[in-house]
Amino acid sequence: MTNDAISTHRINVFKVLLLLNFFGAFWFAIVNFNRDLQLLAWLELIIVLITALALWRIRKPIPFNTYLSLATTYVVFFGCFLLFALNHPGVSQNIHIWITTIPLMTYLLLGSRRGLLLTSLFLGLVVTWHLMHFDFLTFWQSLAAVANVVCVVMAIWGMSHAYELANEKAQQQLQTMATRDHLTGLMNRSLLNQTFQQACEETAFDQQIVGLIVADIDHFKTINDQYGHEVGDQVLKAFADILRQCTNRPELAFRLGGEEFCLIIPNTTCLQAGQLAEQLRQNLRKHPLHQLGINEPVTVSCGIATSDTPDLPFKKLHADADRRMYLAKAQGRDQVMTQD
Ligand SMILES: Nc1nc2c(ncn2[C@@H]2O[C@H](COP(=O)(O)OP(=O)(O)OP(=O)(O)O)[C@@H](O)[C@H]2O)c(=O)[nH]1
Repeated sequence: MTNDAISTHRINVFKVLLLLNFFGAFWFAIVNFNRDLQLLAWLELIIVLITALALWRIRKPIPFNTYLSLATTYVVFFGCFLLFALNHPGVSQNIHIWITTIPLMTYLLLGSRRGLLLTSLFLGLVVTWHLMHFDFLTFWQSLAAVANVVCVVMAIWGMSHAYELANEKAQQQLQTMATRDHLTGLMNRSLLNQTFQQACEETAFDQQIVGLIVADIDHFKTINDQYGHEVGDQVLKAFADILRQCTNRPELAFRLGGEEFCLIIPNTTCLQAGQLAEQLRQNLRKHPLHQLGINEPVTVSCGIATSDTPDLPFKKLHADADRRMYLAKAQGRDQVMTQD
């Protein structure tokens, strides 16, 4: 699951909020023109315009970072407008109701971290503003109203925080389940193409090449048949550990399925990719599997392909590496094949 997918529900909330904001600000602009609060009314008309522009901008899917910038700007603008309105003479005390929307808005639109930060900031400013204009008599007369607003704000803040934390944790778990192989903990093939494109972009920037190793454990069926599937699983886990140890970028190591794995190597050379595959092969050979009851070495066959152009489709590179891996099998297994 990508950031874009995670933010889809936030974008939907944002759309609803902008729509309400569009009509609400328009309505308040008319009301405030009638009450001769000219400055406030003009500001509200500007909000109508900005809201319309934002709605137009998000009519099509947008990248996560663009959404984040738009929503943060919106929340900051809303908070500043609220502070301005609080300070504006002639504005009804009912404006305080809007303070209750700040935690809900910041958390629903921006998640727990930004929500906490911006809610603390704006509520801190609102409290400071009230302390600066503190009048004991008014405070005492409106004690019940103050207590209601404070309690409602704190309740909404607390619930928003707890809900967002749980929601983000659940999203994270879903993302892990969708992208990881549950047995080995390596990435599964769902993000293979996307990860490869990112590696290509990094590599193109450094003007180097990107490599791909496809590795398939030899005679794995025999291991299963001879020692049982549980031992087979342990062998798969052991090879996944070897893959992780051979790279400082574990997010680039994948289990493609069964006993087939692959490793994307950005910023490499043909020689380095070959050496890395050779290291994988030797490490598996040397790996102490006797505690699993396996006394002969387990081996792996590797095929390598490299691409010096960022436009090379992943399908082609994968097919090249796969073909070479099968060539390594055909030539006796337990070897690395860098060419056809
Ligand atoms: N233990 C275990 N076995 C699996 C898993 N996934 C696939 N397999 C088994 O892996 C075996 C793959 O066998 P083959 O495709 O014939 O390959 P091989 O025996 O390694 O032969 P070569 O690749 O030609 O060397 C099959 O017996 C599958 O049942 C798994 O998650 N755990």
